[in-house]
Amino acid sequence: MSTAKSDLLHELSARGYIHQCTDEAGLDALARKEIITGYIGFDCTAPSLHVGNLVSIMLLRKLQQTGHRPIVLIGGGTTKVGDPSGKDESRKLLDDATIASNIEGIQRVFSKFVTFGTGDRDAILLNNAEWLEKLNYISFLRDYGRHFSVNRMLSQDSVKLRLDREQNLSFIEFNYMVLQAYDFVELHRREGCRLQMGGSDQWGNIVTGIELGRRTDGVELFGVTTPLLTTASGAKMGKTADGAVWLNPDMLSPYDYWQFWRNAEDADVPRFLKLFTELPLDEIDRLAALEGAELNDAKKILATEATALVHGREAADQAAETARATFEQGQLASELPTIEISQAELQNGFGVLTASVQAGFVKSTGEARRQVKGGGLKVNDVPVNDERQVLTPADLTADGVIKLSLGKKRHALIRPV
Ligand SMILES: Nc1ncnc2c1ncn2[C@@H]1O[C@H](COP(=O)(O)OP(=O)(O)OP(=O)(O)O)[C@@H](O)[C@H]1O
Ligand SMILES: N[C@@H](Cc1ccc(O)cc1)C(=O)O
Repeated sequence: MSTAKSDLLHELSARGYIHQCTDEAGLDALARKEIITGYIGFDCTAPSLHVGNLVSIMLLRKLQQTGHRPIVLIGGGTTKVGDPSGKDESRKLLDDATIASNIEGIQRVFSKFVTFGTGDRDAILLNNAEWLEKLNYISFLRDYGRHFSVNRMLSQDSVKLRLDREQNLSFIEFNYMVLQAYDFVELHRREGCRLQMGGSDQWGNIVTGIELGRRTDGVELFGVTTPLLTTASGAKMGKTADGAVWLNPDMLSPYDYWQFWRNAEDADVPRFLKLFTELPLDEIDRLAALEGAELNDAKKILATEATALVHGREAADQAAETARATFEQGQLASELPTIEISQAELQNGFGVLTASVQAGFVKSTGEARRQVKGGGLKVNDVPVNDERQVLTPADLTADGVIKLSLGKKRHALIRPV
């Protein structure tokens, strides 16, 4: 939105964060008048958030950087219900212990992006279990349920798509949007929260909350959604053939995280630089104009800047250096993922298929076998052409390790201990 006057909307639109906004002019005016408290909810369906969620996390950061106050809402209550938005099938219901441990894992990442505290613009973290678990069914239906029109609920994408495709939507899932709508009203009452943001699949839930606020409390609330990012080839961002690109280092090493960005498709580089780094826009324009081999430099900058935000500058520089040493000098950098096996296993011959499963290249030996057939697996840079090949002490390099690679970009070291 080129006409934006507030820092908030100017920054968000210039960097490509806005997909839809319920009332851009109204939000722009509010942002110029006061400190806006805005929230994003994150359900705890996995032990870590992933790169797809990063667009939303960056939004909270931008909100704070432009002088406003972010609320990170952990969906301890809503996770028990399961959001049908954008999902073809019901989520598996998680038990309390899994939710508690997922909350543990998810919370950690936010302090890298926003500053928490008690000041006017400091972020706070809340968990909706605090109020949702206390709701009384009958009084909730009477006080809030009466404001929801089932006719309208049926027209929301999250519901409609399932009905149109004749896929089951359980009653518990049908309630999800009611609870998320209530969260918005509750956060307005508790914290003066006027803005909810989220991925574009959250639009229906956000608008439902805005309507509920107007009906119950006569307040004007706002909503902003981000584009749901797909890569240039159409895949939902954050997923790879091997699974999600996790933000927690215990689930994906900073080196592999760096590699994910380094392997971005050419057409994605300008957009990713705007969304996932904090380089100035004119610098990004310069990088985006690079072509051919020079574009690889832009990808390395993207990888290092994006990794620095999540894992810190030191880990990012180290990942960049490891990649340089591995790819540009052919050295075996000690930072590559390393699998330790016993001396005895190596003496007896350690199967290459098992090694590639343990290295995390593939999920099963069957998949490893297919990679061998396709010529993708290498030992010390030499393609493996027999699936029965075993690693022995004769394969150890001068560094005392064996280098196992899948394709050009995935490497691991096997070290006998
Ligand atoms: N690629 C993406 N681009 C932008 N936002 C995303 C992306 N992936 C996920 N999100 C946001 O993160 C929120 C939570 O992610 P959600 O659990 O729906 O995705 P997910 O973990 O990728 O799940 P699934 O793979 O089961 O669809 C989503 O509602 C969405 O707003
Ligand atoms: N429904 C959101 C999470 C969420 C939970 C509670 C809220 O109040 C807002 C958002 C998601 O699936 O990603």
